[in-house]
Amino acid sequence: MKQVLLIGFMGAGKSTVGKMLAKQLQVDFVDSDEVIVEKAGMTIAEFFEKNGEAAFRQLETDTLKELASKPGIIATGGGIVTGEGNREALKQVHNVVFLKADPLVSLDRIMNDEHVIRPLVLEKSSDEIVELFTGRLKLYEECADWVVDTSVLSPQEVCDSILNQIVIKNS
Ligand SMILES: Nc1ncnc2c1ncn2[C@@H]1O[C@H](COP(=O)(O)OP(=O)(O)OP(=O)(O)O)[C@@H](O)[C@H]1O
Ligand SMILES: O=C(O)C1=C[C@@H](O)[C@@H](O)[C@H](O)C1
Ligand SMILES: [Mg+2]
Repeated sequence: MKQVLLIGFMGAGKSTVGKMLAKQLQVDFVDSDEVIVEKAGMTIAEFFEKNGEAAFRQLETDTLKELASKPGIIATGGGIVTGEGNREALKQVHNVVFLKADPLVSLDRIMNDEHVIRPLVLEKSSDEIVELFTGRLKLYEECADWVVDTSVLSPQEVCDSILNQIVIKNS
């Protein structure tokens, strides 16, 4: 197993599970959102406020290009699949895991996460969040090699599910 790349909606657990998985496998972990924060020298919410979403998507695409061939565990941002070129790049990567969660479960997790402000969630109703998720669902599915539904699993259980799948794939 050279790399595992995690995709999925905000709050699905990509960053949380990615870190755990890397620790358990003793491989490198990189989170495209964190790389963007470092490059931009500001939080994602500040970046959206200052430069808008289109500029964020460009930076995200550039970052994916840099990270896609990196060995280890890669967590992506929730909107990575919205770019057609990004989807083409993701299809070249082995072991793309779609962490899927019920959008209302995701919303609940996001609301209880005081560490990160997600600009696309601010001022959106729960119906609008469900709509955003529904619009993206087929894009995540299109890019994924396999899916783990995280709605009722703990982060450790999600991690174990991915580890089991890696063992199956490599046997
Ligand atoms: N399986 C889970 N069960 C319960 N809570 C979870 C689970 N996975 C993640 N969380 C919690 O949900 C919040 C968001 O998780 P995380 O940041 O990992 O999501 P993400 O998929 O990386 O989202 P984003 O796309 O915004 O980066 C965190 O507070 C995290 O602790
Ligand atoms: O779903 C999205 O579009 C986003 C998800 C986050 O990971 C960040 O990349 C940013 O807040 C946008
Ligand atoms: Mg994340």
